[in-house]
Amino acid sequence: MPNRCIRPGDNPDLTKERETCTFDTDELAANLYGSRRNLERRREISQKVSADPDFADPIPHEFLSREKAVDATAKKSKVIFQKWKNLVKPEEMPHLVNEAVGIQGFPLALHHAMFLPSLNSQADDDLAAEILPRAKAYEIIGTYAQTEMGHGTNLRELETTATYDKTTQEFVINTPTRKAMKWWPGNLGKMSNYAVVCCQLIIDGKNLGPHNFLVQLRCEKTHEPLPGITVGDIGPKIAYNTTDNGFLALDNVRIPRRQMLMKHAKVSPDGTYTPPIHAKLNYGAMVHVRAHMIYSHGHLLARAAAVATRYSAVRRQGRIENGGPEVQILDYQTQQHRIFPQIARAYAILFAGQEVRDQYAKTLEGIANGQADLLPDLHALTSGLKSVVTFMGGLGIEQCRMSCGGHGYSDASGLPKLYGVQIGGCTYEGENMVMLQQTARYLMKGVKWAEQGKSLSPSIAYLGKKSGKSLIGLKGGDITREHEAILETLEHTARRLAIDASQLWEKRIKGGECKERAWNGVTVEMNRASRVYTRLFMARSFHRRLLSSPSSIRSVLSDLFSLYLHYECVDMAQHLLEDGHCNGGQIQYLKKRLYEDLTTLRPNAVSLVDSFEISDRELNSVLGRRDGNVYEALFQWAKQSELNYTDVLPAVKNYMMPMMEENRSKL
Ligand SMILES: CCCCCCCCCC/C=C\CCC/C=C/C(=O)SCCNC(=O)CCNC(=O)[C@H](O)C(C)(C)COP(=O)(O)OP(=O)(O)OC[C@H]1O[C@@H](n2cnc3c(N)ncnc32)[C@H](O)[C@@H]1OP(=O)(O)O
Ligand SMILES: Cc1cc2nc3c(=O)[nH]c(=O)nc-3n(C[C@H](O)[C@H](O)[C@H](O)COP(=O)(O)OP(=O)(O)OC[C@H]3O[C@@H](n4cnc5c(N)ncnc54)[C@H](O)[C@@H]3O)c2cc1C
Repeated sequence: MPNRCIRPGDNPDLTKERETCTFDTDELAANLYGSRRNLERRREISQKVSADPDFADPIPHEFLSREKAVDATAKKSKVIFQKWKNLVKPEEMPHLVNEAVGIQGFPLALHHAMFLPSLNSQADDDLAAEILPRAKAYEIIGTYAQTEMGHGTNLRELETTATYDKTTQEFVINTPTRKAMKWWPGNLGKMSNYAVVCCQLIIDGKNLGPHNFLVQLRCEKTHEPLPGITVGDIGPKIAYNTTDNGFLALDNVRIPRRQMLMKHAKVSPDGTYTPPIHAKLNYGAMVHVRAHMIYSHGHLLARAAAVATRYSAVRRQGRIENGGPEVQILDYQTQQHRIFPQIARAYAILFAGQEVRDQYAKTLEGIANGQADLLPDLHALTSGLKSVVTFMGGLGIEQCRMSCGGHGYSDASGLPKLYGVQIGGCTYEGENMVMLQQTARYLMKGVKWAEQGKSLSPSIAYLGKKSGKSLIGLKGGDITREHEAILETLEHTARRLAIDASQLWEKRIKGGECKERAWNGVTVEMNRASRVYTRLFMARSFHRRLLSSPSSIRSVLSDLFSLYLHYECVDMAQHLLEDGHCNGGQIQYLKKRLYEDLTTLRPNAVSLVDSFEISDRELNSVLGRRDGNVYEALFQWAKQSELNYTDVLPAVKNYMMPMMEENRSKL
């Protein structure tokens, strides 16, 4: 079957891998990206970016100082948002940005990820009409400033205030303490001249909770901070170092009343407050990012899996049989066990990410028509997915890094940077442990609704079903039936964990604890229930994708799905065994099936990552390059290190040579 990545001059091991492919890599890629046309556009954009001299990198970013890297990123961003702006559709922008500037952030990241979405969904018509055209035309750059030095998670305790002054019809925005400084917002430090700032709304001395306000931070002509504004960069981080995450203090800065984002909650000129149709509509920008980050995190894991798989096909080290040739490290079972589940999980996350984006769009439509009834389900799902996917992705990328041995530790592999970027997601948009509790709150309601026989939304319909005995390993050789048996077992486990957590909580309450303290005593179990609910959703979403896939890729997707299910079940074996739903024999069966899956997938491993359709430029990895010619490329990469600009470094001349000389003269 055709693997379209084969080219003359490629590493012969990689070519051989591609020749064993049993499916059409373009078919799978087209399915992943939605259509043939989308796939072609993706390629077109990759090719055009590579050919555009404005995007050329004289030396890789890895060798630049932070300031120079920020500079290079800003320069390319200007090209994207001027020259390229009308050449791509909005949905193609993330790919263009990844290709052209990479993954460590760029001056307009938060403008797109949160500033525009906040204004779109929360500004009233007047403010939107004034500011949105300017923001969309990049006349101004904005960000989303919510987190403070002292509070990020607990929004109710943010300290920045917006106090309404009826006499002037203005809000007075103030940072009352050092720890009330906004701290962390991306692109706040140096790039943005506006921000949506989250403040406690105070009217007549009454605190009405966190609300969003549009605040100008810098002069539009000089870009100097406006009076009353202290703003800057918070310094280097694990990753995202081309992003100017910033700090901000506001000293009684006055803004007109209409700069409150008043589509949902409103303050009239006389100070009358009208609440929104749903209390948490002010939190909409966070739901927006959570709904979109699932897919982009799937892509980060896909890149790591592509690097590790291709490199493992060209790296030869050690022998499996005495006297045999040195083998490709991809032939080691441990290597396959490290990497193949990451390929499967990357596909699973990408599929789930696409579903949740659609669900988000439907929820927004409802809100626009005055109905927020889909929001609780979406909030629970995005909170769970955000947490599970970022954690899974981080572990997966780290597995991929270690699977590349020493070279995985080098920036040349691209993996350290991927890891740094990925794990940021465990923290931003709500720390994972906290967001899993949001999911658990919804599950606890679901458990009650199920007991009362109420109707349940599709994502928690399993809470209302009855469990039979687990049929894992008992349904014969039919793979379709095996998939169903495993999904039913996962449903049982997700239901059982939610009910157990609910009972533990109730027991503590009956024992005399208040609801909240009792909750804190069962949060580990609550979060477990949330994770399994989320992992069930991911498995179901993968299954839906398999069932709707064309016959040309059904077989390889089915193999991948089998591996996915077997791996997830073995990983969650404790939960499957805990209540006796599965027995030890069934876990052994799942392990046996998993090892068989590794062998089944082996001939298609390289082709499965080729179907992620990530260009060399986007992958930015010497180890993961499509042609597999890694050794020469590694040497060429290292030669660019600034330490190699001279043969004898000043550091050696000034300190090491004199030290050696002094020591020699003592002899
Ligand atoms: C050109 C295009 C290119 C585009 C490219 C873009 C590239 C972008 C790359 C960007 C990369 C990185 C960007 C990183 C950006 C990061 C940004 C941030 O981190 S912003 C700050 C995020 N902060 C948080 O997430 C804070 C977390 N905390 C909270 O959300 C809340 O405090 C919470 C939810 C934990 C608690 O809130 P609160 O105390 O107010 O509520 P309760 O817990 O009491 O809940 C009451 C009730 O409300 C429900 N609820 C809560 N939140 C929501 C919500 N958002 N929506 C709906 N419902 C919500 C909750 O479940 C309860 O329900 P109940 O029925 O009563 O149980
Ligand atoms: C890369 C990056 C980009 C960011 N970008 C932005 C941005 O653009 N705009 C913005 O406003 N913010 C941004 N942030 C900030 C980010 O949203 C917060 O850091 C995040 O929400 C976590 O809040 P925190 O820092 O207060 O953590 P904390 O809440 O202090 O967490 C510390 C520990 O306490 C635990 N904890 C806290 N509360 C609870 C609880 N109720 N139950 C159990 N455990 C709890 C957490 O689980 C964690 O283990 C960014 C952060 C990062 C890392």
